[in-house]
Amino acid sequence: MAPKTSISHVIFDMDGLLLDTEKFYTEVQEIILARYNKTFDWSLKAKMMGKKAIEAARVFVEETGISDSLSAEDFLVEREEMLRKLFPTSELMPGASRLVKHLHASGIPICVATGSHRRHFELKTQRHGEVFSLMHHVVLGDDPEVKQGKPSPDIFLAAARRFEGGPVDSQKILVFEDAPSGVGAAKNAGMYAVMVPDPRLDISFHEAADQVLSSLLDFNPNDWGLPPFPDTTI
Ligand SMILES: O=P(O)(O)OC[C@H](O)CO
Ligand SMILES: [Mg+2]
Repeated sequence: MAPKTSISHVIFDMDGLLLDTEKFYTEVQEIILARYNKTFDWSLKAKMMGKKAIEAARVFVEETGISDSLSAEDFLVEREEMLRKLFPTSELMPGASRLVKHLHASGIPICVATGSHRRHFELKTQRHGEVFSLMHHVVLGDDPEVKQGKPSPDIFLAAARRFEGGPVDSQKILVFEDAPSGVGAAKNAGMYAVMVPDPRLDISFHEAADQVLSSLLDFNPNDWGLPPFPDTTI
């Protein structure tokens, strides 16, 4: 059950939360692993998602036992060619546009904090300027202030500092995340976390979140002291 609290600022994760891009990583990683007669599963996916590219790459080659044949760096080079073609086709997740537009229209400052680096961010968001232009700022995985990727709190603390009048008190910030590492990062930063996990993710990963939803469409701003959607006002 979610705590009834008063949130003043919101931080959105991007991959798998605002954008349906996690499927691209999964697809490409399945192809690469098949070459080694191995299968990519959701326990490995859970360890990789949300992290910076090189951190996720190290997990991938080490956990699958292929690091002697494929280095993390070479894995990234190989993955890149396929991802570059897929990212421009990225679609918004259900409810993402409605929620972002509602919070922005209600005067709630919002931003994005993604493990994605600049080049990938540009490819993924090129068709979604309408939603991403509403963000006060975007913090990327290759930002100099993000020393370590999620679950380190670095990225969310940097995001809190960059709001107008920042740093914003962590207790007033609500983070939307899909990944275990991202929920961990939000909690390590002292913020509240709403998790919208892929249904294939093991439910043991739900525990750390303050609220778990099947879809952004199910979010009730009232749970967090945020302005209700216009169509739910009496
Ligand atoms: O989930 P994000 O937006 O932090 O992105 C992280 C990686 O790029 C993909 O898992
Ligand atoms: Mg994510």
